[in-house]
Amino acid sequence: MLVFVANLGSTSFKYSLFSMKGEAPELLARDGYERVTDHAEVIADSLEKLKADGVIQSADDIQGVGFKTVLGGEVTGCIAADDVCLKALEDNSDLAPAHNPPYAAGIRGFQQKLPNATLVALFETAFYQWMPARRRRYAVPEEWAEAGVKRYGFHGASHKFIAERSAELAGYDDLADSIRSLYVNGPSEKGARNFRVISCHLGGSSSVTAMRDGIAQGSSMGMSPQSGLPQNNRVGDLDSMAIPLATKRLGLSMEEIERVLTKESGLLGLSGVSNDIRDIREAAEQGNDRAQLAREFLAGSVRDWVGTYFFTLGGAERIVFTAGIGENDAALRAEVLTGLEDLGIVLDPIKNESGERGERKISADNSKTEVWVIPANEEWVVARETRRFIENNQ
Ligand SMILES: Nc1ncnc2c1ncn2[C@@H]1O[C@H](COP(=O)(O)OP(=O)(O)O)[C@@H](O)[C@H]1O
Ligand SMILES: CC(=O)OP(=O)(O)O
Ligand SMILES: [Mg+2]
Repeated sequence: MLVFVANLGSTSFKYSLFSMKGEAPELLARDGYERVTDHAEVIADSLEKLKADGVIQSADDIQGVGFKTVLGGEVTGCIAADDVCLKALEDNSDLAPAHNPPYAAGIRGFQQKLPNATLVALFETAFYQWMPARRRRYAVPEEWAEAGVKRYGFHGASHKFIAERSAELAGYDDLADSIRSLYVNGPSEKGARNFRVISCHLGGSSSVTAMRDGIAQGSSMGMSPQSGLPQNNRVGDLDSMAIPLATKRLGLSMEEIERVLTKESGLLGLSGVSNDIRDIREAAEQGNDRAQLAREFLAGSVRDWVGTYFFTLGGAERIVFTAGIGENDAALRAEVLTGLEDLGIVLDPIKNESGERGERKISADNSKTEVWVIPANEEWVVARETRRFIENNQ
């Protein structure tokens, strides 16, 4: 069985093709596009490239397509990417405008291009269904919560992979197995050992998640991927009274406010330079104060969330950095974790800055909490659930 996984990020399109013959997915091809504005174009291009490279003879070789869908409200879990799924995505598009419309368009595109394939959606929110009840709430009246004003949490596939992989790297095979089967069996006592991981997914969208034995205990993202850390061009956390203020003092309409908060804020709004941390870093190095502030804001916010979750969990065995910024920006990682020796968190500056790629430990040998960089592998999680869905629905 060949499974294509479509990861339509807020700034990127990444895809992987897996052969699902054995227990573990075998990666046949993996590629991506950065700074994407037209997702339909790059999807079509990716299929052509797989043919040109001889990985597939025809698009019909692909039996399953897995989507890492983002916000469906109460529609979550691993489901058919069908009309119900499309409606849930479209009903929530105003809450996730950078994510839901490209996924809806992507699913429709694949429905046409690959009419014989089974399309499957694994919602990012699925991972958070076992979060403690209070962490799934805001302090709003019940009617608001019922209308959807609640904390869902996002980047579930990425953080789940970090939990699985961290357990494997620690040699806790039973625990890794339980986490891999989480969407089938739910939380399990098998392999339980109070293994605490704080995962920092820092990319076009960024979030920090606290996990105990692979079960999410909290997410910096809440009702929408608009919350928590500053995002590439989205605001992150904001005092709710800023919205009435913007209408009254700035004379903005709700439409204008939505545009500013979803397209002109975050790292772009802070820096005035770019939504990409590489450009911001370059500007900061040339003395641009706003760019410097944007970097400090991101690093400081990650540090705040890591600190919160260190207390929530009562310590941590692992702190992990992943995704575009987390994997590549050593200076930012150092800023997040500097001066924490008293808490038993000690980065090794040489390992941190080595420029090495791939999975690596970057803490000093005397660090009580191990710090790792683990490349994001959301596609792997989506591929496995897609196969399971197809096998269970044959
Ligand atoms: N080599 C790099 N060095 C520093 N930052 C990088 C590098 N590559 C990518 N990034 C950052 O990561 C972001 C993309 O992260 P990614 O996780 O791929 O995003 P998405 O949210 O689109 O899935 C870019 O916008 C950029 O800020
Ligand atoms: C929330 C989410 O999945 O974000 P992104 O794809 O932009 O990383
Ligand atoms: Mg992403």
